[in-house]
Amino acid sequence: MLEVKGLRKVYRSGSREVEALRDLTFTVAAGELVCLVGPSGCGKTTLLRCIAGLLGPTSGEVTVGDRSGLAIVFQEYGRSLFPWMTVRDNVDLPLRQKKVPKARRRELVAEALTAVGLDGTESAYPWQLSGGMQQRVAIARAVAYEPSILLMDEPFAAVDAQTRADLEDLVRSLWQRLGMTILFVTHDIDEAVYLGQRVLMLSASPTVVQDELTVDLPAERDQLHTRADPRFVTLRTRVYSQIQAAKTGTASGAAGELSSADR
Ligand SMILES: Nc1ncnc2c1ncn2[C@@H]1O[C@H](COP(=O)(O)OP(=O)(O)OP(=O)(O)O)[C@@H](O)[C@H]1O
Repeated sequence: MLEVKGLRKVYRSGSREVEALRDLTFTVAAGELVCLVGPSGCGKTTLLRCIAGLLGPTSGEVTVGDRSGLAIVFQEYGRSLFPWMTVRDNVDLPLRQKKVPKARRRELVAEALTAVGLDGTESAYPWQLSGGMQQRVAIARAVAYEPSILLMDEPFAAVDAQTRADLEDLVRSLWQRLGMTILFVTHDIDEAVYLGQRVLMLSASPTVVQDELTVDLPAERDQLHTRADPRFVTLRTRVYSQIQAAKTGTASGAAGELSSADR
């Protein structure tokens, strides 16, 4: 389980302070796939970094159990893969760091590359692959690690629409097969509703959880039928109007910059 309680994060540089997260509280149950949407700049990346332990919260708590069971897929696959390492070595690296025995590593790497449809690319270098394939390598690397929690930070923002649809289906099928907990951050409302069992909506900065929605669509989803389902349309409309309301809130309030009275 993943639990975030009263999380607040203020960035300080010199005399400037930015309150990226004001007060976030939510839980993600073990094995759940939850999507988090919010307007640009509302602190989604900050939240994931706090959950991953890459950033310390200003106040509040994040409980993830054992952080060594956590893997992240970032948006920028170009920067998250090492260009001087082959696909195999990129996927293998976290397993080496985890000190998994060599024979088991070989199995895990092969299984993960098969799972993401990249058989035969083991000896290629990331820069020899398309953007979508590189993102598959990043997903394989996370999956091979056998995480109990997978954090995904707008992982498909930089790929074309068709590849994105394929990768969304890949995430759902891996999740159904492997049963890990997934927190998937996106600014794409349709993607959040298509993928999630639940969607958490963040307000504009200073950020709180504004609303949440249970996605009561059938577990078996496909790009054509699910997106045309009237229930899908109703759900995405609800998320859309919440996000719009959140944006309107920004227009009348501070965009996270702290006034001296807030500090
Ligand atoms: N290292 C930093 N120092 C100061 N301010 C920061 C830092 N990182 C992020 N911020 C600010 O915190 C706020 C939230 O940023 P963050 O990147 O977490 O948002 P986001 O929702 O992921 O954005 P986007 O959707 O555009 O990717 C922004 O106002 C940003 O400028």
